[in-house]
Parts: sequence; C-alpha cells; structure tokens
Amino acid sequence: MTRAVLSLGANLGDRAAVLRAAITALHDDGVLVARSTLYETPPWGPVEQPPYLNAIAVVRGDRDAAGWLARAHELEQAAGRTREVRWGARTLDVDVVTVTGDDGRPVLSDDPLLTLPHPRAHERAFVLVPWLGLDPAAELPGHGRVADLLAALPAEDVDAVVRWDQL
Ligand SMILES: Nc1ncnc2c1ncn2[C@@H]1O[C@H](COP(=O)(O)OP(=O)(O)OP(=O)(O)O)[C@@H](O)[C@H]1O
Ligand SMILES: Nc1nc2c(c(=O)[nH]1)N=C(CO)CN2
Repeated sequence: MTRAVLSLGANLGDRAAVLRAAITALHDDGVLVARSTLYETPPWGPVEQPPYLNAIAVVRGDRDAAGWLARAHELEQAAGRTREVRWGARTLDVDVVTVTGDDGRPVLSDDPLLTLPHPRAHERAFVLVPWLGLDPAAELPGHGRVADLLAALPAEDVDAVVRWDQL
C-alpha cells in the first residue's frame, strides 16, 4: 500500500464539476482518504489564462507511484483533457505531489516522466494552501513543513488563494 497526495486543477468549462467528478471517481475507486475544499487561484506560470480552481486529494491504495500517475492521466482524459501548451489552460490537471510507502518513507524519483516529490510543488501556493488546510502537519519531503514553505512565499501569492465556497 502507498499513500499519495494529488493536486487537482481546472480552469476551463465547469471547473467545480470537473474537480468534483475527479474526486468522486477516486472515492468510487475506494482510495480517497481526504480531500480539501476547492480554492480559486490565479494562474501560476508564464501563460495568460483564466483563474483555476484547485484542490488536494489524499489517496491510499495498492498502486505504486507509476500507478498513481497512470490514474491521474486517466482522470485527466475522462475530463476531456488534450495535451496542449505547457503550463497552459486545461479542463483538468492532476499532479502527483508525493508518494509515501507504508513504512512512512517517501518515494523519491528524478525520472522526468515521474519526478517525486513534484519538483515545483514547494513554490506553488495553489498546492500548499489547500494541502495545509487539509493537514496542518503536512511535510514535503526534502523541503520541510508545508506551513514553513508557505511562510517563505510572497504574502500576495498566498493571499490570492481563496477558499472558493466562500466567494
Ligand atoms: N510528479 C509528477 N506528477 C505529474 N506528472 C509528472 C510528475 N513528474 C513528472 N511528470 C510528467 O510531466 C508530464 C507533463 O505533465 P503535465 O502536462 O501535467 O505538466 P504541466 O501540468 O503542464 O506542468 P507541471 O508539471 O509543472 O504541473 C507528465 O506527462 C508526466 O510524465
Ligand atoms: N493556479 C494554478 N496555476 C496553474 C495550475 C494550477 O493547477 N493552478 N496548473 C498549471 C499546469 O501546469 C499551470 N498553472
């Protein structure tokens, strides 16, 4: 058994419905341990595009790290995602943030097809804010506590991540 932290993002179509469908699919797989609420987040990266809704899902099951990535890609395809511009708009993006073995050890990988932990998670408020909301003790292997990583980001980046159900 492994535990994985998945980051889900959507910025095209009915964003909330897309995220809820993906989370429901994980629940129906029998692997969903916990999920954050939805957050509206400004687009990260160089591409001009609409705001995202983002969420974090924690899953646990028989898959290895490659198996979680494969499931992430299936969920993207079920949402109608096609491969487009890097960091550009998408109906659904599912990234594998971390994978942890049952012994509590993180899975580490520098394979470009599956890098673990996700190489940009530590600098993304759209990942860290929902994750901290779900798990105040969360840690990103190799980078430390999520709470400390957030404290190191520019306050305006963190403040721009807003709980969507309060908008
Ligand atoms: N931890 C990871 N989670 C998801 N994909 C990964 C990971 N590490 C490497 N990849 C690879 O990255 C490829 C591109 O993924 P994707 O299209 O989601 O990138 P992106 O969302 O544009 O950028 P980013 O990876 O910065 O979120 C995937 O096909 C996958 O093989
Ligand atoms: N706020 C936010 N920005 C992004 C996101 C995302 O999920 N949320 N995903 C991206 C894909 O690489 C690029 N930029």
